[in-house]
Amino acid sequence: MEFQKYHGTGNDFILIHEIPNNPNQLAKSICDRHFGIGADGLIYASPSQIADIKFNYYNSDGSIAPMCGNGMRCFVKYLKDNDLIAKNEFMVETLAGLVSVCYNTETKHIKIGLGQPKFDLDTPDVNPPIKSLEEQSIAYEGQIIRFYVVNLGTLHTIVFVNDSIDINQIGPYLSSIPLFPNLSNINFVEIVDQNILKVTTYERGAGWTLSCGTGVSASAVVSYQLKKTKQDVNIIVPGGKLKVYVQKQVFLEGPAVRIATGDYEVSNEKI
Ligand SMILES: N[C@H](CCC[C@H](N)C(=O)O)C(=O)O
Repeated sequence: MEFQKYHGTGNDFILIHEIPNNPNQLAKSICDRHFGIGADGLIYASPSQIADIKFNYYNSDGSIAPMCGNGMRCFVKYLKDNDLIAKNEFMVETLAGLVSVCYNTETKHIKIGLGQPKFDLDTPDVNPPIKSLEEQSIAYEGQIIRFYVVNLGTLHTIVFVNDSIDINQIGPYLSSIPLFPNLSNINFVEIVDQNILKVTTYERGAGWTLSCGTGVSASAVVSYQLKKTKQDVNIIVPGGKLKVYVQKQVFLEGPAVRIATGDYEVSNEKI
């Protein structure tokens, strides 16, 4: 099976040209970093009735996700690299709704429109429902962890960090508390100044990643809403730098790089 591997600020993905019969299983095997090629997720295109093309995303644990910001940038670069679409601005169908994309031929950066954040969360993903952007808290190891919850493409939890918390323990714990029956992506945010955030993310379905596109965008939205930052912010992640514009809708802009092209031996099961 032909594949191409991309990364967006260190969040890496396998892109395949065909529509797999069992995407959940394929994602688990092809994304395995020892028995497979290795990546945070699997992406493939399919036809759309409502947009130019449809974006399909699966985490490395095989779970499906409605949207992936870094993955969307890599998807656009893949489409352009392989001459699968002529336009540089087009619409993409996702399970989270329509996403506008714009490929800059000069900088090779991609800007995507993530729509508006949802703070009224009465969905199967949040129980009991959260009705607005209000501080949540939970006790953990004698500490109180304070956080906010927002849906921007997918479900995100925002924790403003200080020196006293150990994010390595708290990330996995907070991701799977009863409030999140289907887990949550956990973003640990450091406010550098009104224009710069540092974000580290523990992702549902992938664990710690070097970057989370919808996560940094959700972090920028909550920081702006809480008057901690301006509308347009630079975000430093372990895998690089991204830009988020909090306008009527939220835009994420950044690079996407093809790492490799190859052939995956599908028959290789774990021996
Ligand atoms: N793990 C996420 C999907 C990938 C999000 C992230 N890689 C991004 O760039 O937005 C979820 O299951 O909701």
